[in-house]
Amino acid sequence: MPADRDGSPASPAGRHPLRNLWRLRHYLRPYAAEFSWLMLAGLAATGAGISVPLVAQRVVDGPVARQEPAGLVRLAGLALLLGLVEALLIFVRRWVQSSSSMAIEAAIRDDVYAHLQRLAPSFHDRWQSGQLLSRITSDLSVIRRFLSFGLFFLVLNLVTYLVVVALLIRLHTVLGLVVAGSAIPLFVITRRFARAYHTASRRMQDQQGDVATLVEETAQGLRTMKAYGRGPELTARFATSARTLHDTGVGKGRLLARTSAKLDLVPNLVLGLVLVAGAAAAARGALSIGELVAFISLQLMLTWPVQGLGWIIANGQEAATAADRVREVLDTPPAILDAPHAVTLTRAEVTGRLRFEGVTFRYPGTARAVLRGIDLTVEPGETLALVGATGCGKSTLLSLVPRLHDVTEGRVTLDGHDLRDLRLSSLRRVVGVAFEEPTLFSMSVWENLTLGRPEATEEEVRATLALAQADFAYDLPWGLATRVGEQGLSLSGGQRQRLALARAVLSRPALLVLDDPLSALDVHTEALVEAALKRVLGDTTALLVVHRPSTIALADRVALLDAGRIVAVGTHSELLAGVPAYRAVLSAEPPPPVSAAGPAPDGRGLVRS
Ligand SMILES: Nc1ncnc2c1ncn2[C@@H]1O[C@H](COP(=O)(O)OP(=O)(O)OP(=O)(O)O)[C@@H](O)[C@H]1O
Repeated sequence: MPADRDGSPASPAGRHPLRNLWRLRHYLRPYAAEFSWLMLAGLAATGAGISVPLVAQRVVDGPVARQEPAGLVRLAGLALLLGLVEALLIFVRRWVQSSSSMAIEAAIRDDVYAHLQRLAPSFHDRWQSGQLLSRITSDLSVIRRFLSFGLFFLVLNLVTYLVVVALLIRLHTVLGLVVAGSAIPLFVITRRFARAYHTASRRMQDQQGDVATLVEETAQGLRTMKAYGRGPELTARFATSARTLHDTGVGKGRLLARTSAKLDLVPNLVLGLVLVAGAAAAARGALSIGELVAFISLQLMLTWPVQGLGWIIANGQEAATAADRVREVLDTPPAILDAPHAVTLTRAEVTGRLRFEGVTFRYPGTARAVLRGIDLTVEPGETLALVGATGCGKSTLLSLVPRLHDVTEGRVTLDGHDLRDLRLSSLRRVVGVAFEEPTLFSMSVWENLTLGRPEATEEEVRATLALAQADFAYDLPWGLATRVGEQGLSLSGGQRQRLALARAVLSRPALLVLDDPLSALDVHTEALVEAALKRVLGDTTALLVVHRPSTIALADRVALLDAGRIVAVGTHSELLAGVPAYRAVLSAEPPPPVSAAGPAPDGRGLVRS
């Protein structure tokens, strides 16, 4: 089921189980010619294989019955040739098969990854990373296996079955119809199996995602886990999940085993019946010995198509559930998109006037508004600090500027343009952001720094690193080429923060949005970064979340946020002098009650609650 807009994982709906697999068919299109050749090679090999019993019939009824060694050699040679052709065609098919199915898997994976990037943070908040990981790895492998083997053998085995049954009916109508009739129990068995296996596959693939999530969480939170000595509990939790996955896997395996046994039984029972009835017919002269040999040989050729049916259906059902899971991601429409009329804003034309007009924001799926009726203006070149108690909505307010979320009500404008009317790419080019939790990617320091501006020169990078007091990067083992581990964990919190700050500044934004950018720095480094940052902030509009009084000195004005509302705006000294709630937030004083119904700030002058 398609998820809500950037919503949570959807459960499988009661639609046709193969629908989502069928919807992936366009990935096959570029390889249609290759697949046709494959199918032709497969059918030709099967044709060669089917011809061998018919040659055997001629051998038995002809040269063997008449005792003509010369004819025997000719027909034996033909049978050998058919065997060789079959082997060659099987080799050709397998050779071609692997490359196209790998290419299809890679194409789907690229699309899922690109789509994940388009989805808003709210999508990623709701989905467990392990569930995404398992979709993009194991589910796609399952689909590949079906495309390269399951689908192919489904068609090939079906054609083999129909052709062989037709030949059997031609050889002996009654016995041929008995064999054809065995399709009825086979149909009933496979239908029941397909339903049960579909459910079990979905359960198992979801559980694989849960296990992947646990592993990922453990790897990320290893230090916290060790520090709290929670290893045994986590191990127990993991063991429970792994056990559940194991049990589901065993259940699935047993279901397949039971079905395979039934699928084995049906053709063997029919074979026994045919042997007895065929021998009787041969004794009566209604069937020649050669025809009986050909009949039995052809019937034996049905053993694999019937036995393989269980495996093919299992493979198909796994692929169908994998397709459901992949489509759940692909069908989630990105919540934040370019409007059709969106305009591009260049860095040069931005003056940097940022306005929040009656902004209310509610996180998707929640009832409570985190921001309510925000009216605030940041003038071009001005630095505005946002101050407020923890959890009051500061980071949320900042996230509206690069449109990580869209407002629920009201609007945010840049130079008078509603942000939703700007091209996302151009908006994000003019806005530089450093989050509270600085994320560094597992790439080199240089690549991390130039993420927002790949064309930056060495000189610019050097100057920015100096500004952010991040020259330590040159002392890393390979300087700026040093790969800074997953999430930059090989660096200290303060080092990561300085690199993230340098990255935000390097993109030369018209609007700088910094979420508590100096929180992890020691007092000495903080003073140095502040001094340098002051120069940068001189010609950029900036919105900063700050907690420490010393950092507030960077700001021209301060806005006090309380429970999602702006309750006062003014200079630091004005607020200190006139707003007790502001003093309380910056000191250890208990906060005085702030009336939510107080006068609405105009976003410019001092407003008291
Ligand atoms: N993705 C989310 N989904 C739902 N609620 C959220 C989400 N992120 C934050 N919140 C809630 O929104 C409120 C404001 O969070 P926010 O991070 O903006 O506060 P903050 O003022 O920046 O806090 P801090 O100073 O501790 O960083 C909190 O109550 C938080 O629980």
